[in-house]
Amino acid sequence: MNTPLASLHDIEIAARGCLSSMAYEYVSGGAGDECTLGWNERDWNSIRLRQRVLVDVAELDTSVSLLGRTLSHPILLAPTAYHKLIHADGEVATARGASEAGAPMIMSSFSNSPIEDVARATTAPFWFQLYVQPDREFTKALVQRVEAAGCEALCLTVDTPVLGARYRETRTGFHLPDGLTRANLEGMTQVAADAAHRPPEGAIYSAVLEPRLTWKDVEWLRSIATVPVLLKGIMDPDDARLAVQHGASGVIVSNHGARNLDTVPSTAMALPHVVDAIDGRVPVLVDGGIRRGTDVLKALALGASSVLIGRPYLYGLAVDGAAGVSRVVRTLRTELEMAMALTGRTSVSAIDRSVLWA
Ligand SMILES: Cc1cc2nc3c(=O)[nH]c(=O)nc-3n(C[C@H](O)[C@H](O)[C@H](O)COP(=O)(O)O)c2cc1C
Ligand SMILES: CCCCC(=O)C(=O)O
Repeated sequence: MNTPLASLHDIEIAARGCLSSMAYEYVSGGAGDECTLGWNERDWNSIRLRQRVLVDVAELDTSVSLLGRTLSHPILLAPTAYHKLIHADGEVATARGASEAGAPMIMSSFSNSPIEDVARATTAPFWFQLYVQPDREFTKALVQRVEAAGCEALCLTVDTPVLGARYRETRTGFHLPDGLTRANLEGMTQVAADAAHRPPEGAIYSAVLEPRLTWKDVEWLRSIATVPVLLKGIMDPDDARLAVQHGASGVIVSNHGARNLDTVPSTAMALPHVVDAIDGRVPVLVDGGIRRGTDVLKALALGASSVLIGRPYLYGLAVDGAAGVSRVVRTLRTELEMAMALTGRTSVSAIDRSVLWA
């Protein structure tokens, strides 16, 4: 890289020049008028921090424990689809970058590389994001397959019975280019792995999303899975309580990167409400708009156990493959260390709501 890419924003700007307009609009876009897309970043910024001084911060510890594992820092890669749109090596490059930076990767159901190839490329723990398919027997076989590949947890995406109104995708005619498939869906009997990403105009149901998914399916999934099941896409405190009642091992506060229902609150706004409803019973993770180490600190202060990033690492992947992914995570981690030192917190367990300006 010739130009120094200091912050995640620099990498985002550089990525634009590396991606086709179809890929760039797909990654960067949100739903509707993109109100929530703006709020997701803005609301982290608008939370003020308390600067504290004269604390010995010569030793800092960013490690966290999550589902029985100790992680060197609390930054995970959120599941995102179709990495071969971004880089020729697709999810395999992402997995290498994630491993280099010690970040668990959550692999999307809709990856272009099969789970086994990704598993081989990674030395960090990896999880699998599940889009339950209308064909439940296929879904069950997929769960068994990803468990056999070594996945340590399942994130059941619960916020996407249908896609939202993503007009940037419509305007650029978003489609899976020839040769790219959803590699993990190969062999499904009812639907092809290269089925259209969006339904035809005027229709809302997709061949690869399940609009009939309900709380009963959470119990079904728990009954067939041998690894913990987390629910991704919880924004409402009532849903958070139901998640615990239905045996979820964790919840991810997420509005799907503002790609589904526009004008829902930012995740920064929803997080403390969900944390209060969960009341320490299971870990709460959060994603959406996290672009700075200070954002990570604020999420931890509001009660998140860890955070996920989506678009930023895709931009890193676009700019410099695996090295770009790991650079994004390392930059965020370094910024988190700076923020911890400057607020006088030497470990993640010392980060609580008192870090925030009331
Ligand atoms: C290009 C793209 C593809 C995504 N694909 C998936 C997916 O396959 N499954 C899923 O559960 N979430 C998906 N998401 C949502 C992310 O997991 C995550 O919730 C979101 O990107 C976090 O917000 P951020 O991009 O502002 O960090 C996708 C997001 C983007 C940007
Ligand atoms: C059909 C869903 C595609 C992946 C996804 O979740 C997204 O683009 O946000």
